[in-house]
Amino acid sequence: MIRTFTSEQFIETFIRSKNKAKSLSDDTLKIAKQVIDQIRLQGESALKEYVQKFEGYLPLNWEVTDEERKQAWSKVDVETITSLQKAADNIKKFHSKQIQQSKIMELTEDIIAGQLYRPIERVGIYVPGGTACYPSTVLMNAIPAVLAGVSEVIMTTPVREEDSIAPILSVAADISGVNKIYKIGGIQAIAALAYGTEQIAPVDKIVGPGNKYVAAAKSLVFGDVGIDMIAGPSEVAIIADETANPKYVAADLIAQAEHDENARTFLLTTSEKLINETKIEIVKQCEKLPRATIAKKSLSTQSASVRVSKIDFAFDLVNKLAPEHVEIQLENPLSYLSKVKNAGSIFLGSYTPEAIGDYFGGPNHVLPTSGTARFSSGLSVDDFMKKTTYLYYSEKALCDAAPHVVNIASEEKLIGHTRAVQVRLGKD
Ligand SMILES: NC(=O)c1ccc[n+]([C@@H]2O[C@H](COP(=O)([O-])OP(=O)(O)OC[C@H]3O[C@@H](n4cnc5c(N)ncnc54)[C@H](O)[C@@H]3O)[C@@H](O)[C@H]2O)c1
Ligand SMILES: N[C@H](CO)Cc1c[nH]c[nH+]1
Ligand SMILES: [Zn+2]
Repeated sequence: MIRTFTSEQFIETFIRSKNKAKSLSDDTLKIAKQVIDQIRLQGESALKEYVQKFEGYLPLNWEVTDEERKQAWSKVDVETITSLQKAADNIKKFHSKQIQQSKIMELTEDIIAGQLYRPIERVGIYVPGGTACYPSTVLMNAIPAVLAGVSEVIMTTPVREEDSIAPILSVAADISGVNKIYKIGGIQAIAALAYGTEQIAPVDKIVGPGNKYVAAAKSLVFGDVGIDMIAGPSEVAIIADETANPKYVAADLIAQAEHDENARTFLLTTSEKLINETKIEIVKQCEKLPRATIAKKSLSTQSASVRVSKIDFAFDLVNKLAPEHVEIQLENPLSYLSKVKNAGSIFLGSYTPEAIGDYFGGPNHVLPTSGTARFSSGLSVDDFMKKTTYLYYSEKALCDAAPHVVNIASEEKLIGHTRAVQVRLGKD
């Protein structure tokens, strides 16, 4: 059962100690490094060995064929396909507003500066496929990549025993515009995407969530390829007062808790009554929950309710926590928006459960966790773009700037730099 903490206990238990803890264990990193090193050195043969070892099964081909992709459509019911298409439309609409244009600035008659905004060429998208199947994650990762203009969007997800992937993942990939799908999961997938093998061409960036092995592998290949973030367990913090409905609050805490035993869910409220009624509701709602064991573990070990004397104190706690999701279940929720300084995504009012954002609303569901919303943001079109600046100086402009460049370069004792300017002005 969710436990009640004082504000101080909450800060100590969920903020200070979390900041001190290392997010990835040495053991997990060691396993990931070993697999990556072998695949990097030996390519295909090591990839096959590790897929067999960790999945207990080797697919006939890495890539899902066009025929398999076509057949997948007949294996998913029409209503679900329609829902995926509607969700994809919303996600496209939202993310298309994020697209930025290249900029050119004529700073003076003799100086032009600018910034080119261009897509990354090849992107790998990891879609988890261990304990659950996430078509929504396909949409959330692939749609912004396609909108950015990425030339090749390559999705990878663990193979299932019948040499296939879940048909709904293939359909979601088609809806989103994914070019290739590989049946590879875990560390092996990240290594193959990062360094390539005889059959798999390497990518420039890898995005997408996954378990601790996937996260460890992404952290190790970072630098050789780009990554989006290291996502930790899911989180929600609900700010509510006595006007909130305990049924809704309980349902939203459970929705997040059912993801993972380590998911973190918090209720921050001015109302003792809401805490008590939410606890009763949680017990009731868990009775009919297929993933009750996971949810109960998360709710009893990683979660908290906190009673604050003023609602502003709840916002202070949220800003210290910087959670993945914040729900504001207060009257006039929009008026509180500016109080949230650190969060991945905010859900306003009693009729905006986080679940609407997970699947359908439009904003991305791949969000910073574990306090990283203090300095980072959810996945967006920008994650698939590079910015390259450029500069043009005429001879006159260089002549005007030369004394300043020479002054600074001389202080840095980089005489080669001063010469690079002076030689053009006949002063060398
Ligand atoms: N933040 C988000 O947007 C979001 C969305 C969907 C899922 N998720 C999270 O992604 C995670 C998915 O995890 P999952 O396990 O279901 O799928 P996964 O695909 O991330 O991991 C499965 C793979 O892990 C590897 N593996 C398993 N045990 C191993 C071991 N002992 N040693 C080495 N490799 C091993 C296997 O290769 C397997 O294919 C969950 O934590 C879920 O909450 C997050
Ligand atoms: N809530 C998850 C991110 O924390 C995303 C998700 C996918 N499917 C359902 N939920
Ligand atoms: Zn979710």
